[in-house]
Formats: sequence, structure tokens, C-alpha cells
Amino acid sequence: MNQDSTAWSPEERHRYARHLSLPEVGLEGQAKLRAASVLIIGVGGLGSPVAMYLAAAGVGRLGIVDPDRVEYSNLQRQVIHSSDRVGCPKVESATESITRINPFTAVTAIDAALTSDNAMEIASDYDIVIDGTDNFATRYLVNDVCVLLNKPNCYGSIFRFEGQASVFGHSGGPCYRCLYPQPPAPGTVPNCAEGGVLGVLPGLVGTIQATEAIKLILGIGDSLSGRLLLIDAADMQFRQMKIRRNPDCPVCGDSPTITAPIDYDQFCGVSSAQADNDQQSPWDIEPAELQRLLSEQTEFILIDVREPHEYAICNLGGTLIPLAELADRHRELPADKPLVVHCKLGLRSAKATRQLRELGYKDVRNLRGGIDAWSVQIDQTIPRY
Ligand SMILES: Nc1ncnc2c1ncn2[C@@H]1O[C@H](COP(=O)(O)OP(=O)(O)OP(=O)(O)O)[C@@H](O)[C@H]1O
Repeated sequence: MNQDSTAWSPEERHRYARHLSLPEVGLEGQAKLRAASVLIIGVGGLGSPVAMYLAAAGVGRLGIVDPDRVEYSNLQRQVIHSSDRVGCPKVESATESITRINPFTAVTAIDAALTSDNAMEIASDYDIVIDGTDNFATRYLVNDVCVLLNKPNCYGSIFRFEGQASVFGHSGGPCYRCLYPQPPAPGTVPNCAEGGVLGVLPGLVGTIQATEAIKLILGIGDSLSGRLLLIDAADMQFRQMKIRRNPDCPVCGDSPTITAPIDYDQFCGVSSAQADNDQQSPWDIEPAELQRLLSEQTEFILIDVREPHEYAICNLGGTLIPLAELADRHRELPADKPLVVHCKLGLRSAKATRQLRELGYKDVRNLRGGIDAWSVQIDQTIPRY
């Protein structure tokens, strides 16, 4: 314990009164909370409620790590941030909120991404780690670092209306790799930016992560270690699945082969997918060139392969054929005219371009960077979403 557990100011006694009268917490438990340190990776949708509730509960020291800046599109769920903080580093905005909630909580803000190079050093300074991130490479990194440092990892993830939570690497329990030995192939699982997420869902999952951290600090209840909680907010169903430690797990198994953080982008195939994405395809068309074609009234067909609800948000006026319908509906397109295909970011339209070329369409091009790039480079009145 880093503070005298018996010394409480009148304000602290008043602030924590409802904990103090709870037999499972009391002065002793509150002292454990004050002496505890928790590292929160990502102060986005999940990290927001986690940080706010842990501060309110009186956790003595919080570390927050995030390289991102607050955007308007974050505010629908990232409740630790507010409109006046758009453009600010998330960790700065979160520190301000945490301090307003509880000035007795000390915050260390790291305005950078957790990486293989810094994770061991950063995490070693905390009792518990909470993963509030949104990508597979970081999830495997957080998992491995927690196993290597023997720290519990309160895990959560969300997508659309569904969430998951568990506690990994705790007292001989399984780790994230025992549950998911391999990451999904890059591009096969859409992220929240593409697929959307119900704003309240990270509140639900993040408070479960915070609850698990508080239980671990207090040493009470039955933790989610060895169980995966599956949440369906649309039907409000909570299910759980048993998870066992895999003796062959490369990080927590009987003969581990991972003894230090690895290259997680490479493990998750992110580098090669990114390189493919960055590499200009001969079929790409830049936004400026598309603008020229439009202004010169060149004859071509513009095709939008997004979903109807995305088309309703903003569109360039092309023919809407969602990617999943292209195989059935491609005959609506003339075979003898140039086609320009686009989507939100240029990935779905790259697939559509390949598909149409395989179907025999000779002159098909893909708008590089999608409607997002068009909005940044050509027409800022088109909303980014
Ligand atoms: N390696 C990492 N280190 C620290 N923070 C990370 C890391 N990877 C992701 N994050 C952070 O985790 C948070 C996840 O938040 P969230 O899932 O709500 O999405 P977002 O990236 O803020 O928003 P959107 O996906 O809509 O653009 C983000 O703030 C992101 O910057």
C-alpha cells in the first residue's frame, strides 16, 4: 500500500460513504482501492466508462494510454469527452474529466499508442490492465504483456449491438490466445467505424470491465476468469461460455514460445494488408481525376457499393449496388461503358472492381480512399461518417 490506509480526510469519508457502509468494501476495501493502480489502454468507447467509474470508486492511481484526438463522431459513446474537447488529445481530455470526478485519483496520461516497444515498461507499473482498444493487434499485445508480467487483463470488445467481456491471465486462468489462438484474416471483421455501434453498448461492457477490476482489487466475488460473457443488447440476452487454459498456448501454456512482445501487426496481417492498401493499383482513380471526369462530363457510370443507409448519409449521386448484391445485379451495368466504383474508404470498392473485371467488364476503376478521401480532398461539404 502506498498510503496510510487509516488516514482519511473528512471529504474522503463523505465521498466514499456508500462504499464504507457496504460490508464487502468498508474502510479496509476502500483502502485497497486507494492503494491500487490500474492501466487503461484506450480512452474511447470502453475506456471512458472504465476510467470514470474507477476514479469515482476511489482507485488511487490510473494510467491512461491513447494516441488519438477527440472527434465529433466519438461523442455518441465516449462519454468522458465533450464537444469543447474536439481536437484535444484524448488522454488530456480524459485526465480533465477524471480529476473533476475525483481529485484524489492520480492520473498518468500517455499520449501515445501502446506498442511492443513500450508496453512492458508501461504495464509493469500497474496492478491491473484494462483493454479498451478496438483492434486485434493491440488485443494480442495487451494479452501477451499481461501474461508475461503476470497481471490480470480485464477484456471487453463491442460491435454493433454485441459485446464480450472476460478476465484473462488471472490466477492460472486462460488468456485471450487460449480463446482466440489466431486473429481473423485482415479485412474480414469490420470495425465500428465501418459497421457502426450502438452508443450505449460500450457503457454496458466498460462498466463490466470496471466491475471486474474493482472485484479483483477488493478480492470479492467470482471473477469472469475462465468465462466469456456474451452480451446481445438488441435482445438483452446475457450468455456465458466456459474458457479453459490451453496447455499448448504459446504464451501461457506449459512450454511457452512467446517470451517477449512480438510484431503484432505482422501477426495479425495488418502490415501486409496495409501495404496492399497503400500500394496504388493500376485500376485506382484519384479523387482529383474523378472530379475532372465529372467536370468534363466524360461519359462513365459511377457506382456506389455501400449500403443504402450509408448512401442516405451522403452520396456522390452514383448508382447504388451494395457489394453483396453485385453478383446478382451486375447485369444492370453496361458492359461497353467505363465504370468508376466507390465506397466509404475504397476497400469494398476494390473488391467490387476485381469482381467486375473477373465478370468481363474491361474498363472498371476504383475511387482510391473512397467517399472519405473525396470529402477531405475535393468537397468538404460531404460529411465524413
Ligand atoms: N495500441 C493502442 N494504444 C493505445 N490506445 C489505442 C491503441 N489502439 C487503439 N487505441 C484506442 O482505443 C480507443 C478505441 O475507441 P473506440 O473503439 O471507441 O474507437 P475510436 O477509434 O475512438 O473511434 P472510431 O473507430 O469511430 O474512429 C481509441 O481511442 C483508440 O485510439
